[in-house]
Amino acid sequence: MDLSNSSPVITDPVAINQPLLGSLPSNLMQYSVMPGGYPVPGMNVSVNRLKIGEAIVSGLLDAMKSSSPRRRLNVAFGQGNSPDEDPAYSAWMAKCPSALASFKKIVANAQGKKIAVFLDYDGTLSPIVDDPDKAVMSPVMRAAVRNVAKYFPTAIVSGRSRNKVFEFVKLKELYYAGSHGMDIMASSANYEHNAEKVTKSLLQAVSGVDGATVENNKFCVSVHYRNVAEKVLEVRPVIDWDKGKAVEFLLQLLGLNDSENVIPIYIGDDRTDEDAFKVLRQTNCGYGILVSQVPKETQAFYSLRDPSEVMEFLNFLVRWKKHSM
Ligand SMILES: O=P(O)(O)OC[C@H]1O[C@H](O[C@H]2O[C@H](CO)[C@@H](O)[C@H](O)[C@H]2O)[C@H](O)[C@@H](O)[C@@H]1O
Repeated sequence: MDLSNSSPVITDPVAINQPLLGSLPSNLMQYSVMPGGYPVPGMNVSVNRLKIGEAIVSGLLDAMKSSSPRRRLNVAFGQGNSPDEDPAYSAWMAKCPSALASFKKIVANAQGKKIAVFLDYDGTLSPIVDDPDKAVMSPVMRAAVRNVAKYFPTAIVSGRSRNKVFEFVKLKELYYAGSHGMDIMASSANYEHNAEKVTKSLLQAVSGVDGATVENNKFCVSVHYRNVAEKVLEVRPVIDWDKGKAVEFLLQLLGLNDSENVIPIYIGDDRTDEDAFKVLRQTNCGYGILVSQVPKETQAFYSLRDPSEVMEFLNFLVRWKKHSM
């Protein structure tokens, strides 16, 4: 589903744990369920449409099967071949090296800078399993993410609903962007802290303007210039939205949009994560790390093979940070 033209708006910026950004526009929710149980956009009752629908469903299923990581693993490496023995894999690793093997280089570039960590959920923090409701995160992975969040601002950016991904991760100290980043939440403590920072800098900015006042509304900050002109300035995102935009938004929200001094690291495994990799590559800021066991066209700079390597990388980051403090 291409959501690139969607425009969520702020619906309820006040309540704690409610979306800062709103939900999917209704025109993107027009799905009906085909006989057989597959949801297909715009397909329903007439016979011709049914046949077209079946063809599309079958095409989608073929496409899904052929792009399945499991199938690609078999196709790419054949039986009994390990990835390391495969020339295509070696060529890919030269283009998109292991983030573990390149760890020293990554942290050397991060010296004196602030690292921000962005983590996709499925396939990154939890292994891909058949039943989406069983894609649980292991306790050791949760501990690794908890530790990372002690030292670096850390966000989960998932295609799942924000509530659902929170149910899996269960760490209140993180930031969460659900529905591919269209639904963003941070703990109230984080918001309050950042709202305070924003309030402070806005107060400085308007200090020379007679009649202008700044109001900290906890989740947003208003600049009142009623006594300067007859309005309140309210700024909110107009959204052409994807995970890349979500990362940019979170960096800004956290006051980490200083590309000279901040290194965002985004780890993800699927096509939707490419939007985030692309943003980091295009802004020449930070690193995208693709989780994949097979060669893939990617905008990421580095790769990790699976969630266990992701965990190792997160543990490396924590160890490095502790030693460099
Ligand atoms: O952005 P993500 O956190 O990676 O979420 C993307 C989708 O992940 C889930 O589906 C995938 O993982 C399932 C559990 O391992 C697996 O059964 C499914 O085949 C994968 O596509 C989730 O169910 C989706 O809602 C997310 O959009």
